[in-house]
Amino acid sequence: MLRYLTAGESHGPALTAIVEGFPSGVTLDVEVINAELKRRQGGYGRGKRQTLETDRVIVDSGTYHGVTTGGPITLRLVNNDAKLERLREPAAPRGGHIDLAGSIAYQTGIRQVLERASARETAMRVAVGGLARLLLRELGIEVFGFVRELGGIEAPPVALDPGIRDASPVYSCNPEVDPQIVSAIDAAREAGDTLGGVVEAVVTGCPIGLGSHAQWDRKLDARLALAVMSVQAIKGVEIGLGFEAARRPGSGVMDPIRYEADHDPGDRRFGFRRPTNNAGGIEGGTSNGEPIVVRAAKKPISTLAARGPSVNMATKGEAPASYERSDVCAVPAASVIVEAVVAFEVASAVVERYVGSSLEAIRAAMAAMHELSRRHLDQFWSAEAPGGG
Ligand SMILES: Cc1cc2nc3c(=O)[nH]c(=O)nc-3n(C[C@H](O)[C@H](O)[C@H](O)COP(=O)(O)O)c2cc1C
Ligand SMILES: C=C(O[C@@H]1CC(C(=O)O)=C[C@@H](OP(=O)(O)O)[C@H]1O)C(=O)O
Repeated sequence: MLRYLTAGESHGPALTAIVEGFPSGVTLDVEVINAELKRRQGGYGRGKRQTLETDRVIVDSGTYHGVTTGGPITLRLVNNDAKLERLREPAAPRGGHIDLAGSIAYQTGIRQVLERASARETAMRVAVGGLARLLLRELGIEVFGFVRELGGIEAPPVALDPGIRDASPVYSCNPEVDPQIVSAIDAAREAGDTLGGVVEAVVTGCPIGLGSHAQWDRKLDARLALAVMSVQAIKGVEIGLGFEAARRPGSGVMDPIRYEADHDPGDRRFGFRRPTNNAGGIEGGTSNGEPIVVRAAKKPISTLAARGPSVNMATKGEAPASYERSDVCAVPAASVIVEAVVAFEVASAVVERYVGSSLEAIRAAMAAMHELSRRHLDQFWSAEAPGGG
C-alpha cells in the first residue's frame, strides 16, 4: 500500500511528508520534482508570497545514492516566510475559510487552524505527486494537468500529448497567450475580488484493471474523487462527462466497443477500441485502458481585498472579514495540484495491483498480468466454449 501524510503550517519552518510503501529501485530525480514545484508557484494572479518562496524539495530519508530503497521517504520544503509566532490573531473570521468552524471545533484561536488549512500545504502534495510521477514514468504512464476555464472564460484547448506538458503555456495563462483571461484577473484584482475556474488532469498509458468493482473503497473513480476533493478550494469533481452525462440519453453517454484484430501484442487495451471516452477511462471503478479524465471546479479565493461582511469575535458586532495578503487567482496552480494528487492515486493503484516492493518486481508483475490477460482472452471465449449472447 502506497500512502502519505503531510505536516506543517503555512508560516511554520517547513512542510514535511512521509511517503510509505514506495518501491525500491526508482531514481529519485529531485529536479523533476522541483520543476513541478516551480509550475505550481507560477500562473497569473498569484500574490506576493510566491515571490518570497523558492520551493525546492529536500529528501531526508528513503534513498541510497539517489535511488529509492523501499523505506519511508521523507520530503521537506523550507518556508522562507516562516513568521508563524509573530502573526496576529485575525479579529473577524473570513467566510469560506476554516476560521470560524475550526476555532470552535478545536477550541483555539483562528490562527492555529487557518495556518494548517492553508493551501501552502499543496506545495508538499505536488512534491509527493512528483515522486509518484517518477514511478509512473518508468511504467509508461503520464499525467498532465491544465486549465479548462477561468472566471467563466474557456481556456485555449490543449492537445492531449504529455510531451507538451512542460512547454504548455496554457496552464500558466501567460498574458501573451490569453489576454482575455489576464484582463479578467486584472479586473478582479482592481475590484478587490477573486476568480475561480475548472482544471483537468488526463492520465495516459494506464493499463486495464487499476482499482476494482468489488468494494466501494477500492473503486478508482471514488479514490480519485476523494483525493481531488481534498485539495483546498476544490468544490466539484467530475470523471469523464461528469455532470453532462446526467443531461444526455444513454445512447449519448455509453462508449461503443470495437475490436481491432491487427493490434500489437503489447497493446495495453488488447485490441479493444472505444471511439468515444465519455466514461473518462473508468468503468465500474476500474481503469479501462482509455485516458483517465478528471475535472475539478475550483472556487474563487474567499479572502477578498474588498472584505466581505463578518463579525468581530470579541464584540460580536458587525465587522469586515479580516484581510490577509492573498492570491487573486490560483486556478493555474490548482491544475498542477490536481495533476499531482491524481498521479499519486494512480501510482497507489498501480502498486496495489502489481504488488511488488521494487520497480523491477512491479514491471515483472505488469508483464505477467498482461500475458495472463492475453491468454484469458484467447482461451475463455474459444469456439468450443462460446460465451452467452
Ligand atoms: C493554490 C491555492 C492557493 C490558494 N491561495 C489562497 C489565498 O491566497 N487566499 C485565500 O483566502 N485562499 C486561498 N486558497 C484557498 C484556501 O486555501 C481554501 O479556500 C481554504 O483553506 C478553505 O478550504 P475550502 O475552500 O476547501 O473549504 C488557495 C487554494 C489553492 C489551491
Ligand atoms: C503560500 C501559498 O499559498 C497561500 C495559500 C493561502 C491560503 O489561505 O490557502 C493564503 C496565502 O498565504 P500568504 O498569506 O502567506 O500569502 C497564499 O499565499 C502557496 O501556495 O505556496
